[in-house]
Amino acid sequence: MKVLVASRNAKKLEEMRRILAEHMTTVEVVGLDDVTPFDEPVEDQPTFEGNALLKARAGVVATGLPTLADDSGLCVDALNGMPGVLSARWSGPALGSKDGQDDRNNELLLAQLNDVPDERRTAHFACAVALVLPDGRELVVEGRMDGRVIREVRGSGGFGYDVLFVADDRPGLTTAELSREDKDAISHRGRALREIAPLVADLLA
Ligand SMILES: O=P(O)(O)OP(=O)(O)OP(=O)(O)OC[C@H]1O[C@@H](n2cnc3c(O)ncnc32)[C@H](O)[C@@H]1O
Ligand SMILES: [Mg+2]
Repeated sequence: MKVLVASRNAKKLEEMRRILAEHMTTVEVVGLDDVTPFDEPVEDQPTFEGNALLKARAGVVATGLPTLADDSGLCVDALNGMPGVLSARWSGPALGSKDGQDDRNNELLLAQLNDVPDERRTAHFACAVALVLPDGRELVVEGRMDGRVIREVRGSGGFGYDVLFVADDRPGLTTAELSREDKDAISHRGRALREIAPLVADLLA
């Protein structure tokens, strides 16, 4: 049985494929590049769950395949939970490369937190993963990773805000300095996908 994973973020998709491959051996994952292009929804919902459902429903309507979608972001306590659902486009709409946008987002976040002392730089990554089936059944699971935002970028792994985030579970290293496997072991996305993978396999069996 095939499942569409509806993400346009190549590095996120790579994480999703890797974690799913380990925990869902009976299901074949296909990406948006493997299906006929379709109009993808504007991510305008106030919650990660709402946006994950939008993306997964659009995948089912366009392809007829069971579809998984991830909506995620960094929630910074000193910014009242922002960037949150606006994480991907925090510094403005997408222009040029995804890496360029990540750099601009990180630069803006650092400037906004410049006067915030170390003890108040707490944050968490949040992730909602939605599964929508062609018969209309829907399921959403969530995961989170607690940590803090440091004062300068460090590391070259991961994507997005990983270069600025130190997880409480791995003090001293940014999540961009962890091995892939180690980030997956503690990440918001790893937690959510490990919870949903056996349910996907069961529902499609
Ligand atoms: O919507 P899709 O196509 O899946 O790709 P996207 O990058 O737009 O994904 P989101 O809308 O879910 O936005 C998530 C943003 O939150 C940030 N983010 C989420 N998970 C992250 C992680 O594991 N490490 C670093 N940044 C992350 C990063 O800036 C992402 O672009
Ligand atoms: Mg998006």
